[in-house]
Amino acid sequence: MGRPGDRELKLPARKREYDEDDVRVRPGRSSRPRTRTRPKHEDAVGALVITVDRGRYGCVREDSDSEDEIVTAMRARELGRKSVVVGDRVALVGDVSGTPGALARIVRIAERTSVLRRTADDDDTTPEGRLERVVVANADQLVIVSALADPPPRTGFIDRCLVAAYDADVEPLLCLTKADLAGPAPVLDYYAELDLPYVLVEPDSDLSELREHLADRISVLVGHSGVGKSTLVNRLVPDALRAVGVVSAVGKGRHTSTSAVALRLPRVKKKGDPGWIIDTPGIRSFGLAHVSAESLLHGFPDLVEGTVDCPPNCGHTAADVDCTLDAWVATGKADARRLASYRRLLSSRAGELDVRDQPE
Ligand SMILES: Nc1nc2c(ncn2[C@@H]2O[C@H](COP(=O)(O)OP(=O)(O)OP(=O)(O)O)[C@@H](O)[C@H]2O)c(=O)[nH]1
Ligand SMILES: [Zn+2]
Repeated sequence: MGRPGDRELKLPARKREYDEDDVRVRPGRSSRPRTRTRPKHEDAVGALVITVDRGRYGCVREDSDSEDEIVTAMRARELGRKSVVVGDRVALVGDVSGTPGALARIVRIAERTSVLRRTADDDDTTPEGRLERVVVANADQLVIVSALADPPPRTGFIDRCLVAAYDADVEPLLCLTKADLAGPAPVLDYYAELDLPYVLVEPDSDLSELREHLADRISVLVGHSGVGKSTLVNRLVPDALRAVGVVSAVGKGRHTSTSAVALRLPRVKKKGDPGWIIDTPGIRSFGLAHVSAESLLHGFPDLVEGTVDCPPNCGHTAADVDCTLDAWVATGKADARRLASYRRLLSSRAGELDVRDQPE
């Protein structure tokens, strides 16, 4: 079994906190009693959060030898209102044994290397529901799963995911499924300017190329209903159902309220860490309200050059009459569908609230 994922799971080294033992105190100068201040929870163990379900967090210890030993934890009061999401690296105290009924406490959350926010459309009837909440932390890669047919590829969706990936500093990977039904040329042609890595998947196809992309890192899978994402997850992690079964037992009920779940990829080669995938059932796409018009452009490198002569602070929308993007496209420098997609994303952000605008 070994210890796959160990490398990924390492928490950043804890900063040494100085206490009075580090200072030579000249005796006799003060009558003030010395208090020993020690770093809190020195004995805490590092873990990766793999499920979140109604206030209960399924964690895998970084020192775990077992593939499926899940420690259930709750937040310690000292965390305040900080959210804990799938992918978070946390410090656990209390009963970290993982035996049934045991409950640990999360006392620290490591600084996140990346965050992905869900689209704020789950509940747009309340200001709270319109907030873009962080759903996944510390992902290294976003795997955008799109079918080549049945359902047809939706480049608008892929574009949105690309922008989210570039904004979060997460590497995108295009995973084109149902390659047995249609060829990838139209999609690849649309992204010709982007140098976008991709893999093709069809039933019984060899997944080793995809596994190589997934090795040694944490990848988030996102895709529309029907594109074959569940099929793919079950092929990548043949015992995913069992893993999720364990999780529901932990959550004591339905698993459907969980918005993301991390699954350890099986070890297929002797060497190296096969990595983790985070499946995101129920997450339709990622929120972009916090992304500026200029940053949105990072998902459209083929349009960037077309904006250099725009007036200062140009919003690049169709309503910005002096925007030079229209001319850029009209003269054939970029695909009109790309500009249309960029502008759809620009306008889709209107009405979404940036979670960071909200008082904590
Ligand atoms: N032809 C073909 N069909 C596939 C392929 N992958 C999956 N399917 C079929 O596509 C349908 C949808 O697959 P799912 O894996 O359920 O799709 P999903 O993306 O998980 O969709 P939801 O479960 O609705 O989220 C199923 O009938 C699969 O058998 C493929 O590579 N080629
Ligand atoms: Zn412009």
